[in-house]
Amino acid sequence: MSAGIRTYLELMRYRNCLMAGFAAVIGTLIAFNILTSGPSNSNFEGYFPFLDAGLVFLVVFLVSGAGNAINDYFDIRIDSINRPERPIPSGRVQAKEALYFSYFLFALGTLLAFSINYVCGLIALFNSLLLVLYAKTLKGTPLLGNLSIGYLTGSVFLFGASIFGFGGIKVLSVLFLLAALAITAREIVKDIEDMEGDRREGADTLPIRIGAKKAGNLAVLIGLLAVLLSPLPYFMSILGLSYLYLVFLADLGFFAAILQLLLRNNPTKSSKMLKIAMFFALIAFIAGV
Ligand SMILES: CC(C)=CCC/C(C)=C/CC/C(C)=C/CC/C(C)=C/COC[C@H](O)COP(=O)(O)O
Ligand SMILES: CC(C)=CCC/C(C)=C/CC/C(C)=C/CC/C(C)=C/COP(=O)(O)OP(=O)(O)O
Ligand SMILES: [Mg+2]
Repeated sequence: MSAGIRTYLELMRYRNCLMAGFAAVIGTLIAFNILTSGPSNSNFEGYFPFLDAGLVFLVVFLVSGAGNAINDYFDIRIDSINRPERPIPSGRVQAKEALYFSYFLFALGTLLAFSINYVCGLIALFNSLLLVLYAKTLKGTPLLGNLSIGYLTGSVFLFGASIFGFGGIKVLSVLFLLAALAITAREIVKDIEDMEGDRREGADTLPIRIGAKKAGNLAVLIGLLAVLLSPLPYFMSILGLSYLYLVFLADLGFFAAILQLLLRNNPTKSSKMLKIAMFFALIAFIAGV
């Protein structure tokens, strides 16, 4: 792979984009399973829509990549303190190149989403605008910025289900809620991790506003709520028993991350552990189909 392509994939943070894309397809799979099974009054029949599922993956990959690239464009000064190795502060990508690249990815992703159906198109358009707004202003609005990323990441499940219109979205709203809570908690932990550079740049984040301790306690509360609600998809008959067993492992990971924050005061490790726990939760979602 040429160094250029590798650098642009790094700018997109392609691993996160892959995870988000797969999560969206899991959303498609779960919605398909529910809408095609059950009593004779099921309102959707047919084969799994492989082509649309592929497009769902691609759109989420592209829009997530665009969101990360534009985020790095606006964060160049802060990242030169907090993350100097990233493509823009390290000088491997020009800031303007990153900006035009993100516009291109947003446009391509949104056009492809409209080619699936108008519900997908509208979600992709709204999310793209929100990602630009986040990078420009919302990031500097304590809690609202964190909640925006919680919504955006949770929405990948709704997006995957929206292949089947609004019916699919309703079915998957509980997965949206779990992911949105878990991601919001992690975003607060990431803000605690970044406090030093953020403070030097005069950024206004939740831990800077109310202190690391209180922000950490709020992250713990939101994370615990996600864990507490995690059996819901089983009890709502959205996912099977295998989900319940496996999500228990993910929940243990969430607990370990919480302890890392509360007892060891280590937000960096806690944020990494939260990401691993989320990966396990995604596996639990697949296993439960
Ligand atoms: C309790 C329970 C069952 C929770 C559900 C957790 C779950 C399945 C969450 C979904 C995770 C998901 C779809 C992740 C996609 C990857 C992604 C885009 C994450 C958001 O990242 C934003 C972040 O600021 C980037 O962080 P970093 O990688 O540290 O730079
Ligand atoms: C459903 C569709 C079509 C799209 C969803 C797209 C997704 C998953 C968006 C959520 C995740 C994402 C890609 C966010 C981008 C912005 C962001 C928070 C990047 C992380 O940047 P950092 O620089 O690590 O953190 P800051 O928030 O402090 O800048
Ligand atoms: Mg940033």
